[in-house]
Amino acid sequence: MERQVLRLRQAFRSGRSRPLRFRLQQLEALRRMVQEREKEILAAIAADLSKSELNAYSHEVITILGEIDFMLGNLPELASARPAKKNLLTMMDEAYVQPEPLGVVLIIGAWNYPFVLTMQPLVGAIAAGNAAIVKPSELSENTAKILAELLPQYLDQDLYAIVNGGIPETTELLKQRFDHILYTGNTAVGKIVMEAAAKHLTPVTLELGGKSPCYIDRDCDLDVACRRIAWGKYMNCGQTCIAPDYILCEASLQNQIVQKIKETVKDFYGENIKASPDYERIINLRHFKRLQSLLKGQKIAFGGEMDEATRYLAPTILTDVDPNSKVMQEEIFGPILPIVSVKNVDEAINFINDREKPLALYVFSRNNKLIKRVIDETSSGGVTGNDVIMHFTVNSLPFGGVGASGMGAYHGKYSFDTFSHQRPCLLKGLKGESVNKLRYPPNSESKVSWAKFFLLKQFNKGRLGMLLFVCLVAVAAVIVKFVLERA
Ligand SMILES: NC(=O)c1ccc[n+]([C@@H]2O[C@H](COP(=O)([O-])OP(=O)(O)OC[C@H]3O[C@@H](n4cnc5c(N)ncnc54)[C@H](O)[C@@H]3O)[C@@H](O)[C@H]2O)c1
Ligand SMILES: CCCCCCC=O
Repeated sequence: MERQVLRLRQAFRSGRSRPLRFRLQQLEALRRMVQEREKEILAAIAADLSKSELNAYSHEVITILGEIDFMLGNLPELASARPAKKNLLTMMDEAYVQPEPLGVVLIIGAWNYPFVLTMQPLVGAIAAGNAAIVKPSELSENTAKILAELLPQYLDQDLYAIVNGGIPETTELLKQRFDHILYTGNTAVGKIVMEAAAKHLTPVTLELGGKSPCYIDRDCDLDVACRRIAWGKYMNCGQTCIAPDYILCEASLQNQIVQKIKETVKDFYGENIKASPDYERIINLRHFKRLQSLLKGQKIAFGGEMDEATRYLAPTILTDVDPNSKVMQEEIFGPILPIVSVKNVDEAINFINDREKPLALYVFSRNNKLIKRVIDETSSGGVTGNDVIMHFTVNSLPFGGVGASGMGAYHGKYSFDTFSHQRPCLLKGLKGESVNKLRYPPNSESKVSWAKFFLLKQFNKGRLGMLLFVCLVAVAAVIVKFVLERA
């Protein structure tokens, strides 16, 4: 592991990953990989998640192609230096912010969207000019294997590497020194990653999970709301970090919601859900049993059927759920949708604020003011009003958590920023010492008042006087510069 990181670090030090042309060429190569090897990639995702290849394409591949296109189109601007505002003391100098790559970064992915959660950060890492090690989840082993096979065929092998393995390999990897770690997965492991990173003072982006609430207001088109919620809850069999975890609504809406979601499920997956190519399975037996245990003692208003042999768990709705029950204590990450009654929006807001800050928050209402109020009075990683999941798909929005749901963000420009250092650069000439005397010892009252004027724009002769003085200084500075340059 140590040698592998060293190899990447040496390649990074060579400066090869920095030129814009190289980054664009690597991103184009990645796009070629996705396009030319689409069938193998789709087959791997499909095998890992019991998913149709059509769904594998629309849940994962399309996102990566969109992200690469965004970077190819915007990288020249993102990577270029941005001029910075100057003060009176530096008005003759050059001040700019130059994004620079961080170095060797580590990307640790989760199994539930194994292609997106490794390749989307990689696009950002390449775009920002870094070397990168990608550690896919061992639970999505087919995707992990295909990535290890394909990436070296398309990308620079000394700069980008895949490391496969489970806890022992990741533990070993985390002992190495990286310049940034982007980890996606559960909160408990997030803490392990952060602790390991702290030993090297490595900054982290933690893309974690949590219980994402979904409030449905009385003043709402319930048909539309329930269709959208059912889509976001049951896609990938509920194994989506930003799936609506539970519904909050007034008790009187509960039965209508159950009925409408039930109808939607029939529209989406047919009478025989098990036979639908659009309905996935639970990733493994451990998670299947965990979900099974969440149903104990609950009122199942819809669904609940399961088959351990195939890890099938039907789209399920629980009603009159006690907020203290187990299903309300942990992220569900499966196709179980509890409904918890609240009296009104105030109670919903309190309910949300009494718990850890969620990764996503959803509010359905015809009343935009109410939606804005819920946003203003709560906190979450992201929000979609009158829909679910969709904020993830807009790459001009940063994607990430807050509090227990994570730290940092990525997607589009935000990925570039996450994997860059915004380096402030001030380039001065060697002339102008007469002005610089102001900051050299010995200090004096008069130097301090000049400094106040130059830096704080504080001048004690009124506004007009100050304006006049600024103009005079500017003219004087131009003259001094002209004279000094000709001297
Ligand atoms: N915020 C997001 O973008 C996002 C996306 C997907 C999933 N998630 C969250 O992730 C969770 C599901 O993922 P998971 O954690 O089951 O995925 P997982 O089991 O695939 O683990 C994630 C990664 O952590 C590594 N890992 C596991 N145990 C480790 C250990 N002890 N030390 C070091 N590394 C270790 C794994 O090898 C894997 O690469 C859910 O909470 C979900 O909400 C968040
Ligand atoms: C439509 C793709 C959603 C991906 C969400 C990633 C988190 O699990």
